[in-house]
Amino acid sequence: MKPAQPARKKHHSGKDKFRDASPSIPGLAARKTAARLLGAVIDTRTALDGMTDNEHGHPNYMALDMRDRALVRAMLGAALRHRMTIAALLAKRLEKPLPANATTLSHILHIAAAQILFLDVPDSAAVDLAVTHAKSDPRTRRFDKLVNAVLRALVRMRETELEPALAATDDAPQWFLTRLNQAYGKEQARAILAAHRFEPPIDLTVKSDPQGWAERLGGIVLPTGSVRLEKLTQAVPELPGFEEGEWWVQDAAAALPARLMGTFSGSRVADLCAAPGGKTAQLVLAGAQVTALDASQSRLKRLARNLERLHFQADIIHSDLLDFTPPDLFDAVLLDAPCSSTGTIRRHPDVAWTKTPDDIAKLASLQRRLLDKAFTLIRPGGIVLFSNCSLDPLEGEDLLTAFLDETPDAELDPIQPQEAPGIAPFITPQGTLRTTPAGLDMGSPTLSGLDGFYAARIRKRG
Ligand SMILES: C[S@@+](CC[C@H](N)C(=O)[O-])C[C@H]1O[C@@H](n2cnc3c(N)ncnc32)[C@H](O)[C@@H]1O
Repeated sequence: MKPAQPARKKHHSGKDKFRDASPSIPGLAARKTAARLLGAVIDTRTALDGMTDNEHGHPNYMALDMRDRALVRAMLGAALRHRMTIAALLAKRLEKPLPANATTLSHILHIAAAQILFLDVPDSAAVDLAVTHAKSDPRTRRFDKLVNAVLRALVRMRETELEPALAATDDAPQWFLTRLNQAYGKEQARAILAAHRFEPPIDLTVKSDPQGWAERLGGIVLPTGSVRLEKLTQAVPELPGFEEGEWWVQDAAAALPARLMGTFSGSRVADLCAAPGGKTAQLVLAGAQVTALDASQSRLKRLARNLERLHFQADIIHSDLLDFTPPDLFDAVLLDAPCSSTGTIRRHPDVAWTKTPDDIAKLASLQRRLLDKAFTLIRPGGIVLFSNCSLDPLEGEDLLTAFLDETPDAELDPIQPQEAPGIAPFITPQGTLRTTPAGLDMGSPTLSGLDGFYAARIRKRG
């Protein structure tokens, strides 16, 4: 089956919808920055989040105005989401492959191709600025004619060759494709990769009245109870209800693990990898007395700000979980462990390019140590809810199996379909929870999907 396709570039005769910031050649600084950051992702596996942070981002990014920053993010998003398709189409127009050390040239071509094929940017701007960029850099100067010829050919072939190329290409690096195929089978792996081609919608967890908030914000209520907005028409803090603390942004899948802990009346619950606090907020809302712990001071500051806006209270503790010794045992703990984040590739399309199988193995081993520690913090009869946003069984299914095999007083507490609305499709035969971006079909690709998450509820025998 042909995968659903992302929105295609519209024919464009008007002005670039992104205002140009460079005083000398408008738009050039944004293109140069995008090519540079693409190089950092591909060549040195640098995560995009940090480089495009509005307070501490890459200096070239920080030098741009907000509209050019948005353009840079859009170019990078399209270039990474469709990297293999772009590479396949460029290869068709190159007489021979680029030499392996021509990385700068490759990044210039990829950023221009992303604009030509997927963004609402005039073709002439994309091509001319790429040629000017190539000419301005001693490493690429001699390739200016090649850049011009290849990109103009790409413009001409777009109508006929883009759709077939998308259908024929898996937009993922080989290591990731191999692991997805192994874990989910080819058909499901392709569906996941197809979902990765779309920017995800925005999901909100509301304190109450999801239907009312969906109507006010122009969204829909998902079967799981989250409110979904197809896209943002204004910045999140300007939306009704944000300032009043009526809701918080949280992917529909990320909202599921805390719901599997049930409701509490004053139970002592710890959120052991808590920041920035989406799940802490859910636990407070469910009536728990919450201890929120995290090893990152800066992320805890965000958690504190988020809880304050929501008018929620929790005991906030800055500590490495492995060093944490509470005075009393908890009734329940949530361990939303640090992971490879391969379940969030829709919103972080750099992840498949910055992570390696080695990273996954290392993170799985850290998670196991954190889970062992978390299990020591609960009373007999208490529960550990283990979750993460990885698609990889090494960080989920395999880790749980080994933990249960090696921990005699631990038993799986199987999740039941009636425990929370909308979860039935995600419950595995074993009684754990597994979501992938290919799940939650809401009728159109831009309204569908959810992050990849794994969750298991483990009980300490009493
Ligand atoms: C996936 S994020 C948690 C997201 C959070 N649960 C939420 O829903 O908003 C993982 C968190 O684990 C924290 N972390 C990583 N290693 C840790 C450790 N050894 N001890 C405590 N926290 C740790 C990170 O700082 C990060 O905030």
